[in-house]
Amino acid sequence: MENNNWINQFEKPLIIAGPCSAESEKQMMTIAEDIDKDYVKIFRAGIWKPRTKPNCFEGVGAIGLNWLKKVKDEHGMMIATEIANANHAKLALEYDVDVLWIGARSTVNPFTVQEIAEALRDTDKIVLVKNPVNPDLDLWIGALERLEGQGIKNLGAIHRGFSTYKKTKYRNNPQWQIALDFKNKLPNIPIICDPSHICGNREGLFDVSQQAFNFEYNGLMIETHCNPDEAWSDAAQQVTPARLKEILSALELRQSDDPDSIYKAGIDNLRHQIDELDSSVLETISQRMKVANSIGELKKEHNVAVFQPERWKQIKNNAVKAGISLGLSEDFIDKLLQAIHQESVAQQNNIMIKKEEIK
Ligand SMILES: O=C(O)C(=O)C[C@]1(C(=O)O)C=C[C@@H](O)C=C1
Repeated sequence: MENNNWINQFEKPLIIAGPCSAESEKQMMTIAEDIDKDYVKIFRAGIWKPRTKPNCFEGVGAIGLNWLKKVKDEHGMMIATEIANANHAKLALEYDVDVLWIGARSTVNPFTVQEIAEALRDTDKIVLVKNPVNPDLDLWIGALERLEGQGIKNLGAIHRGFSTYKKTKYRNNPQWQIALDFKNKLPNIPIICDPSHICGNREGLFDVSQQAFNFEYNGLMIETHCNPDEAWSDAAQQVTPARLKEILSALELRQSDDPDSIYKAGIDNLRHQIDELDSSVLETISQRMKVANSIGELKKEHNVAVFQPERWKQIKNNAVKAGISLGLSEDFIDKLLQAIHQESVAQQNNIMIKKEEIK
């Protein structure tokens, strides 16, 4: 997917900040005044707010676009808001909003995305797509393809985490691997992290932001309010402009590489070790599969079932104990063993099927 390199007009990293919701002209102007413009280049505010339950504050509506425009005119910042239908898109264009984002609840619906894409046809505004609420990489990429299909070139993505039924320490579980897969598949599309929606609270913002920089994200979008506790939406996750500056100034930016010769020599040596170890891990797994295949032959001769739940439980428990004492996480050992067992069962199953065919 092509990209116009719109991100290059900003110094690294791009910081987008502002209130979850526009509440009043005064609130917007106060926040815009207090935000440190050395860090923050784009001012955000929600005008139309998709809410889970009815009878909640659903945004001030189009009037808020005047306030956003005033921020742009008086503070020289670019402005951003969420659009959730074609009418929002048209209004945002009319008010010269520079950055439009499609929210997670809209990204899940291809009809909505298509409608928005058509309303924005050929725009040179920056259009960002938040990940869908459910962990579906294709849906996320599909939304960007719909926009690209309408001639929109200045595209980007926002990683805001994924919904889970079971409550975790996050409001929306980051599932970093999905965002990394996104980066791998669409390396030209800038990706911004939204730690506010991942965390759902102020306390986790620094760690999640740092993790995003560790993965070389292009920027952050952090909800910022002059009086967070009194905010009309998402009060728990908003920070003051002063706190925002503290967080931003403490973050360490990472670079893709370092030409420094000491770094180069060190990384080459360590990567060589990784290559050797990976090949011995594969060799060991292949030997294990050969043993599993012999077990498969033996089971076939004696008419014994492939899957052995008790033995499998014992193998996993032993591995978890051994792995933890070797400094590996339980979750990792679980996934690794699961994958090995799955392959072993599949290979044994093949052996049984093959012999059936010969008979
Ligand atoms: O012990 C066995 O019976 C095996 O076939 C080995 C193995 C394994 O690969 O771990 C495979 C299938 C069983 O469900 C249990 C364990």
